[in-house]
Amino acid sequence: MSDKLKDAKIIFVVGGPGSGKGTQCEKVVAKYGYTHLSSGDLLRAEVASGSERGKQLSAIMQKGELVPLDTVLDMIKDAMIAKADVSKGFLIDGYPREVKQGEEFEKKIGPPSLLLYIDAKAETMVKRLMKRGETSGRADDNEETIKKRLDLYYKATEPVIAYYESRGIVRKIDSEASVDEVFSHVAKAIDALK
Ligand SMILES: Nc1ccn([C@@H]2O[C@H](COP(=O)(O)OP(=O)(O)OP(=O)(O)O)[C@@H](O)[C@H]2O)c(=O)n1
Ligand SMILES: Nc1nc2c(ncn2[C@@H]2O[C@H](COP(=O)(O)OP(=O)(O)O)[C@@H](O)[C@H]2O)c(=O)[nH]1
Ligand SMILES: [Mg+2]
Repeated sequence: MSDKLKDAKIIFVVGGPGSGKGTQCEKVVAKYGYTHLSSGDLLRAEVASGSERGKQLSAIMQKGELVPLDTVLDMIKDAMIAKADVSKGFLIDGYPREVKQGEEFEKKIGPPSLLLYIDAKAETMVKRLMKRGETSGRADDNEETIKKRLDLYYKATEPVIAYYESRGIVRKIDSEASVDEVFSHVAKAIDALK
């Protein structure tokens, strides 16, 4: 476990693609001053840098597959260490994507105190992503890749929720309502932490 991060408050934000994780995280940042780290955004920044590693990542993301665990975890850890002295807490958005990612995170960084499970129907997620794709410029917001991301979510990521449920830290948030309505439930879950 990392020394600098040993007392960090950690919240995992897990949910399908397009469920509204990023939207809710922004609102948490505004209200609570937590640090938002989206693993997808970290990866996209690497792609945008044009580095050799970015090129490899880009090909994997375009297919809707998972990039190697160590790559994502190292990026998250570096970003956390950079903010450790000033951060009130960390929102880890879009990670863990599979149980193994959660286990490795805990070995290298530490345990989460809460897992926010942002839940929306597959139909809703597809609709939101297709809409987002009109303006996001994301290479993976297209029908074919969305389908693969959804399949992988149900296969690999849903088991993550069951894994942490047994530890009693999962709060399931229904993300079908309006953004503000959803946030009222997110805020309740975070308030209960203190
Ligand atoms: N821990 C992670 C996070 C992301 N990715 C890769 O980055 C892509 C985009 O991730 P992310 O932005 O988190 O996408 P989604 O959750 O699918 O969508 P959203 O931005 O809508 O949350 C994933 O499909 C995957 O290829 C990954 O491999 N491992
Ligand atoms: N109607 C509705 N739309 C939402 C809600 N949350 C997010 N969206 C929209 O759904 C899309 C995906 O949201 P985003 O936060 O990027 O989801 P993520 O993929 O889980 O990070 C965005 O275009 C949002 O505007 C919500 O609670 N209600
Ligand atoms: Mg997102």
